[in-house]
Amino acid sequence: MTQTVKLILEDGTLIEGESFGAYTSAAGEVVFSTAMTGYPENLTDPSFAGQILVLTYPMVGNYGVPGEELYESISRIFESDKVHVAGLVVNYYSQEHSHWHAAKSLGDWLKEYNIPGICGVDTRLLTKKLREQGALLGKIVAEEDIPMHDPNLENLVAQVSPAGVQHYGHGQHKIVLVDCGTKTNIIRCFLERDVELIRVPWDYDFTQLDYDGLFLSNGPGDPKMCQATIGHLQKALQQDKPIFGICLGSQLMGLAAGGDTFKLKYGHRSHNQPVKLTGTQRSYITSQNHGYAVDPTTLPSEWTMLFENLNDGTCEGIQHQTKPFFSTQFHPEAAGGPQDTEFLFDQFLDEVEKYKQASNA
Ligand SMILES: NC(=O)CC[C@H](N)C(=O)O
Repeated sequence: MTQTVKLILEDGTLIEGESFGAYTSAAGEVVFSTAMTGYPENLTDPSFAGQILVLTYPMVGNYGVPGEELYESISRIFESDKVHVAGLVVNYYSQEHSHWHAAKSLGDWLKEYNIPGICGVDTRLLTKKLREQGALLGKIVAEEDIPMHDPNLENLVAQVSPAGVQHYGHGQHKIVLVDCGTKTNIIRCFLERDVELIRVPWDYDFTQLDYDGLFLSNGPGDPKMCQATIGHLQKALQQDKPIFGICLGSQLMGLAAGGDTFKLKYGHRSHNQPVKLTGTQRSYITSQNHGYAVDPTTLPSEWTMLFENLNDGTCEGIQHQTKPFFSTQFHPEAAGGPQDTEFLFDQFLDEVEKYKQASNA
């Protein structure tokens, strides 16, 4: 039996569709992704917390959802241990799925986490609206109407960050990972290299720890909500130990350095965002999921833009002119999306090795 649900936007737009996943109401910020595949990764990316995700690819669900497998006590498959989106909007939801690795349907998976899906929506029209007006608040309404809710007014990072410290791996380089909502592929990328990882909560005072390099993860919401992390990071910027940040981590680095961030009109969410490495003609196709960006004109003079988005010219990463501190607004760990920039993990660990040699000399 099909059940009708509504998608209502803050500008008064009302779209009727069919329910799949949980038959329940949910409110959040409505954003779109033009990625053509990768919904198991997207939906479990903690950076989507509080957001109702519109997928522009016209048929969704046909490869189901893979079964869980563990690797070093973290998921081998998913980007965290739960579905983080507040709701899902698609055009055609494929009731049937077929894939060698599928364990369940997308609809059943959403039901497990009580997340509503709405299908039968003209996602092209909806995306045009979001591109013209910018990201809008919205709600999926089943039986019960609920108020609109702006997730960016909350500290979402505090909600998705772990409660305690965890250790992984036995490699040579001791890296502190500040977990503001990390994707597990970042952990996998480190563990495939020569690393011992100390994963700490977003507000943990890591400056007390003994480590060789600092990593700042991705995460949901407005980076300015993470004042505790910014405070600790300011201390780390006084030292010379290498620092690498991805996405929210890049924004936190910019804020700690004294720069500013701003909200993009509708963000970058896809697997084909072109970025150019500053000072070269070299470009990369990258995986992205962000709604905020660093304003490079606000950075102090010892900082420069490392990558630039070739679609809209916005900042896709920053670097310190003399110290081994750099960041990317895009996702070198991909999952999903192209892995062309994964070499940045190697560059970071090269900096860590150089720093260790210099300090032992
Ligand atoms: N993926 C991320 O880390 C996103 C960072 C931040 N929440 C933004 O939307 O810009």
